[in-house]
Amino acid sequence: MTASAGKASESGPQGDRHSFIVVSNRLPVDRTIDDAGEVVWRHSPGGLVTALEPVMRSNDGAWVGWVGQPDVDIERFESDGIRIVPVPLSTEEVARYYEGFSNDTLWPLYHDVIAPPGYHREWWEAYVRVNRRFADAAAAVADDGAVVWVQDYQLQLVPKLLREQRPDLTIGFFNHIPFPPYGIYSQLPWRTPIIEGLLGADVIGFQRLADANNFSRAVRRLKGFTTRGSSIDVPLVDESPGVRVHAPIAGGKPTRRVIARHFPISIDSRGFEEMAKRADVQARAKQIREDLGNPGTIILGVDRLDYTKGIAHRLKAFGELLRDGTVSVEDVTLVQVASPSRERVDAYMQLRDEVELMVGRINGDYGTIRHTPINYHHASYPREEMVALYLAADVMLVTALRDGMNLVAKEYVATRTDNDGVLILSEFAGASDEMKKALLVNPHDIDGLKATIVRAVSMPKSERMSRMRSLRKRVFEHDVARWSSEFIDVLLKNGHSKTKQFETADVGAAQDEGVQPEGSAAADG
Ligand SMILES: O=P(O)(O)OC[C@H]1O[C@H](O[C@H]2O[C@H](CO)[C@@H](O)[C@H](O)[C@H]2O)[C@H](O)[C@@H](O)[C@@H]1O
Ligand SMILES: O=c1ccn([C@@H]2O[C@H](COP(=O)(O)OP(=O)(O)O)[C@@H](O)[C@H]2O)c(=O)[nH]1
Repeated sequence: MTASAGKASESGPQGDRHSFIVVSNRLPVDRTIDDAGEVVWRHSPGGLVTALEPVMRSNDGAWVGWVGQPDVDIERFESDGIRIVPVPLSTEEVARYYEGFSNDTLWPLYHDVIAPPGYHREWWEAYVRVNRRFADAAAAVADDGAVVWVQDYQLQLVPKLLREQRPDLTIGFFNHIPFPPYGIYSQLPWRTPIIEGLLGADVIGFQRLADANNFSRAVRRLKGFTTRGSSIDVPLVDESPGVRVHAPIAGGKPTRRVIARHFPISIDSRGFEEMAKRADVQARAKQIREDLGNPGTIILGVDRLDYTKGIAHRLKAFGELLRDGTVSVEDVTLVQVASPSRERVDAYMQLRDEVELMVGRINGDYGTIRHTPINYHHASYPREEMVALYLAADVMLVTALRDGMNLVAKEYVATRTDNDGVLILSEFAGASDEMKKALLVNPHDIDGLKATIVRAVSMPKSERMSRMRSLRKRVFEHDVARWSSEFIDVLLKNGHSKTKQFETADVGAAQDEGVQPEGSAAADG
């Protein structure tokens, strides 16, 4: 099944400029061609789009990004009420900038080098070229003094490139994936221009405190700039009118202050809860259970088919539990959704082979005519189906080896209006900083993972409910509206003095949780 987008037309309002702009590699819709040769717009995969869509809907802004298909040049258009400004990429740029530098250099480097990063100069050159194109596209639609919010590792040069041509803008950047410790980051041949690119922003947001600290340390090591808590003093290269000049922390020449701190991303918790209450979604959840033969326990995994998600680790643990006879195929079923992702990158092709070989072996070894241990889907489902799966699942299994946040963990919790269900959550996912009442696991420890699965399957209802209540409280108090309003609030306070204050619409009251502890600028090693 394929997730389908709402209405998208390839013509729409032209030429207008906006006071709020989001820039990301991915747009909320992907342009694809179906088997009949027709253009079909599909909902884009991944958590970045899930998180930003509600923010865009409550702001009268524009979204600058790539339509997901090479060699097409599309006019601005509107999709489900969101104004879209497409940035074209050629086939070669998709191969070098997106599949190459973004997803075969930066992605593995920023995720603990779980796979070896490739360093190729022609990939870097394409990355620079494409980042410049995104910056130009944003500059062209930004009103005077606009707020521009750049997203993620694919576009780390955009803040600097944008500031150079539009010093009137207030520029934010949010990194959705981890920022690695300096010992790993320093491998990158282009480590300094990337730091300089990011420092073009007024505020640089990260998922976890540790990511922000890793970044500040890289700034000190590579640039020698002074940092204190979440503040970084960046020497002024020009003194354009309106730039907020700060007394530098360590005295000396005037500087711009850049804030680097953590803003853990979240979901539209109410939206997920409302969907979970719908009769058709609940009926679908019941149907899923029945179609699986009403097993005693359904365990669910939902991930892009990505080597960072630890899918093989969870399959290994589950296979061993069946082998040991600790769980039986009659009682427990694992449903695994593995959504297609970056399918032309070698590491992803290899991962698919590895995962599907394991699924086939386990099902062949332990399946019966009536029961299949792993119900596996290489598919991308629409939100209604995701919510029905969450409702059908007794245990949600998140075993990421490294993950910026992991919105799936938060979505599962938001949909559990019955306060039931157990979340097993990797301590290497950003979500584990907040979701302390989950069963936290180290997915590399297969015995520990097996024991945690057994504990989840046999957990008494009273404990399940008390844990779930606490998890739900967190996810409802810290939803995506709060994430965006906190970020934008800090951005407006630190941005260009001429930027108009704009409405964060129906996002909740902004609350600044303050800066990182002083100790975050700890000694460099
Ligand atoms: O655009 P793709 O290459 O198809 O990949 C999909 C997205 O994956 C990543 O998502 C991250 O953002 C989530 C929301 O903040 C976070 O929960 C998750 O841990 C991250 O992996 C990527 O960062 C996005 O840019 C991609 O669009
Ligand atoms: O078949 C699928 C699989 C995933 N998702 C969504 O994709 C996002 C995944 O975000 P997450 O932060 O967990 O990981 P990412 O893929 O961004 O690394 C979540 O909103 C899921 O609901 C979806 O809509 N359909």
